[in-house]
Amino acid sequence: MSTPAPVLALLGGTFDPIHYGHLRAAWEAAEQLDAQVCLMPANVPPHRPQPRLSAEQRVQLLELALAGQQRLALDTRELRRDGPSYTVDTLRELREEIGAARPLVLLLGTDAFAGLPSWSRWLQLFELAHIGVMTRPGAAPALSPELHAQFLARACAVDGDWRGQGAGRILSLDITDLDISATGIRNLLARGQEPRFLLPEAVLAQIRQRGWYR
Ligand SMILES: Nc1ncnc2c1ncn2[C@@H]1O[C@H](COP(=O)(O)OP(=O)(O)OP(=O)(O)O)[C@@H](O)[C@H]1O
Ligand SMILES: O=C(O)c1ccc[n+]([C@@H]2O[C@H](COP(=O)([O-])O)[C@@H](O)[C@H]2O)c1
Repeated sequence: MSTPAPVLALLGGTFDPIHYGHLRAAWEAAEQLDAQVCLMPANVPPHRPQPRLSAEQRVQLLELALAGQQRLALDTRELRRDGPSYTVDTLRELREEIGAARPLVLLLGTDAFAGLPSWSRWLQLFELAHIGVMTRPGAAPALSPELHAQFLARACAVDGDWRGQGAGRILSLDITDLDISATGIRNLLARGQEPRFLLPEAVLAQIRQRGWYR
């Protein structure tokens, strides 16, 4: 029997800036799924005010945060496209590279998952990837009836049989609660306070040296 292709997982985000909530969630997802996880910054994030830092600045911070380990990688493919970074376009491009069979998991926090029906061509996402829903502190937002129906039809245990398929299942991932958000970090910096221990020291040092988010 041939060895199954390794699982690839993607955590897309604005990462304005990257923080320990992202990093720990990505790490635990990598362990639970036995996957390589790529952090993928959006160039022009759809559905939200545009980031304070440019894509290049956010990538600099991601590189500092990811230094010294191999399991979490950086995927900058969305920075090569102009216009809104629609995830469905990104997954289609990635599928052309990796083929239809390799299990691909799109990781989303519970907040992002609840917003899925507002995403561009959202039902096509299930043809392109599994969705890994990561717990995030705070009340879990209610799911719309259409998303709830998809959840019921597609839910699969993490130790279930999803690895035999490239896409289409919804996996629930229990992640250590870290109540950290990029908004909270930006607010602290804007008030002249230090968001120490909420993000890697090298990331904070770079933000302070450049005077970002003041
Ligand atoms: N603390 C956290 N725990 C689990 N998942 C998280 C956490 N922070 C962010 N995520 C998830 O990471 C992805 C990217 O998040 P994003 O870059 O928007 O960070 P954020 O902290 O939510 O930013 P902002 O406060 O600017 O909205 C989303 O799917 C989000 O749900
Ligand atoms: O494709 C879409 O329509 C879409 C709408 C909203 C968000 N996304 C993606 O979801 C990821 C998390 O977004 P955000 O805004 O929470 O940082 C990021 O990769 C975005 O590009 C994608």
